[in-house]
Amino acid sequence: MSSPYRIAVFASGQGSNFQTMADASLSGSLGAEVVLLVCDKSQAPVVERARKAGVESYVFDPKAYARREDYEAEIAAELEKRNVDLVVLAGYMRLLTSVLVERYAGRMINVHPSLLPAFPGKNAIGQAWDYGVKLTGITVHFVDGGMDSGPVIAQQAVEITSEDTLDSLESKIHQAEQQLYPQVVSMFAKGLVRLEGRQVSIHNK
Ligand SMILES: Nc1nc2c(c(=O)[nH]1)N[C@@H](CN(C=O)c1ccc(C(=O)N[C@@H](CCC(=O)O)C(=O)O)cc1)CN2
Ligand SMILES: NCC(=O)N[C@@H]1O[C@H](COP(=O)([O-])[O-])[C@@H](O)[C@H]1O
Repeated sequence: MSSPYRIAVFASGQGSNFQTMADASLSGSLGAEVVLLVCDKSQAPVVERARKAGVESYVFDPKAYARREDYEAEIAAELEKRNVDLVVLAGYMRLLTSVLVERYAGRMINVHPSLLPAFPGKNAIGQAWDYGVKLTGITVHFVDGGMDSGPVIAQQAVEITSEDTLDSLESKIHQAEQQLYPQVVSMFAKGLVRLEGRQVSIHNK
């Protein structure tokens, strides 16, 4: 019996994507174990979600460090300790440096609430709303040294209709994330994702 595929989730906020991963892990549908939550905000609701889910948290204060690289070195040690196979960013609102990006090249993914390369960075949903696009969506991508610039793994479109408000759009985006992101993690756990240059392919076995 092979040991379960081990993932660490990085989050900074509400934690709805973390919750989805933890629930899917518990039900067995994820095919992976969430072994650690990494969070940069001690009061973030995601920390309480992890406690209730029985998932260990590593919470740190970026202001306590002179450089990003310093806290990332400590995070890297925590990940190594737990033999993490995949780093899953889910609303983690800090730019990662080469300390973690290079160490987890090809094993670090992020979900972004737009159809990249449109609307990178923060407040992507608000950017799409303000621009007035009729179609937006979500992107799951590999994390590289740039901001939201890594190879695209999967995308899902979300239509903006005349009945929508910013709130209803945010809700549709979050629903799409909670459906797609665990599916992508499950594909990694099964070894189905291949990366060649910027081309990502999903294989059946
Ligand atoms: N090297 C990378 N790091 C991160 C990526 C990435 O693609 N490459 N994705 C982001 C997630 N993200 C949007 O998807 C994002 C995260 C953080 C920021 C940002 O400007 N953060 C500020 C601090 C903001 C704060 O204090 O709340 C910063 O890091 O100085 C924009 C977009 C995760 N990291
Ligand atoms: N630029 C990164 C970014 O905007 N990420 C977004 O933060 C939200 C986190 O929600 P959650 O804390 O409820 O999972 C998610 O919508 C995710 O796409």
